Amino acid sequence: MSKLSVRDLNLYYSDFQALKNISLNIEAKKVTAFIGPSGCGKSTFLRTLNRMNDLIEDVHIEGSVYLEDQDIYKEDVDVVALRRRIGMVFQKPNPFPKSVYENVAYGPRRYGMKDKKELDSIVERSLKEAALWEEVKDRLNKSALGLSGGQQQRLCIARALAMKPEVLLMDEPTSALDPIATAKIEELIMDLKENYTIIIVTHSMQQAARISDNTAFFLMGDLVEVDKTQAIFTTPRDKRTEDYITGRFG
Ligand SMILES: Nc1ncnc2c1ncn2[C@@H]1O[C@H](COP(=O)(O)OP(=O)(O)OP(=O)(O)O)[C@@H](O)[C@H]1O
Repeated sequence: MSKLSVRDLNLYYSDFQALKNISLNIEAKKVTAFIGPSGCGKSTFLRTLNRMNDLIEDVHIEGSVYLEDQDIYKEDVDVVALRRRIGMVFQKPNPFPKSVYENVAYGPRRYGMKDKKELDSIVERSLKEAALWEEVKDRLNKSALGLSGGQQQRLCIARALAMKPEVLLMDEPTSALDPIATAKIEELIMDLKENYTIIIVTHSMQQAARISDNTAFFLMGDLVEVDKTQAIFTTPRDKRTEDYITGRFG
């Protein structure tokens, strides 16, 4: 089943076309990886999926993106509600300069949750889901900035999960982390797909091969090929995909 369906999407930064006629379905409760050389439009495309590009000046978008049966670019769409359903985790861990607890409680609080017991339980559930609870349960009131980089990134994932999203967009979530912290996040992503649809932009083909079910290969604003990850890495249909995965360019 498709969680997201993109049809004939074009995106322009002023008069530069960064995405060209993209059509693609994202399978529910799977991990989809976006790969491709620097500047091919992976992050731009990721941001179109929860309308983060709305925040950038001079962006013009054509085409449609459906979250199940709702066109997210229709005028009457509540963008704040949309971003609760489609959460995002960024390249560099970006916790707020607040306590571990307050980082996770921030979103629910902002949307009106006041009940302390309820907040405690959301914080615990989210930290457990992000595989961080055991490491921080005794320091919930300490600053999040004292955590290691990998812990900070899992905290950012917990912060996103606290909003009970359906989809998680991850833009190179491990590129600032060491191999051990990276392995933990990769394991976490594979666990999370039981309940969430996950899309990850990655520069690492090994990472895409390890953790994703489906892979989409982008090149200069085009979606060249999308398929099961195994097919992309063993029997790509397009010569350009083959050249990229065998390291002939990029
Ligand atoms: N805010 C912006 N204004 C103008 N052009 C932009 C903007 N953001 C990205 N671009 C351009 O759009 C193209 C796609 O960029 P994007 O960051 O989406 O690529 P990417 O594949 O994610 O690259 P990387 O892997 O290096 O992060 C690039 O040519 C980039 O210079």
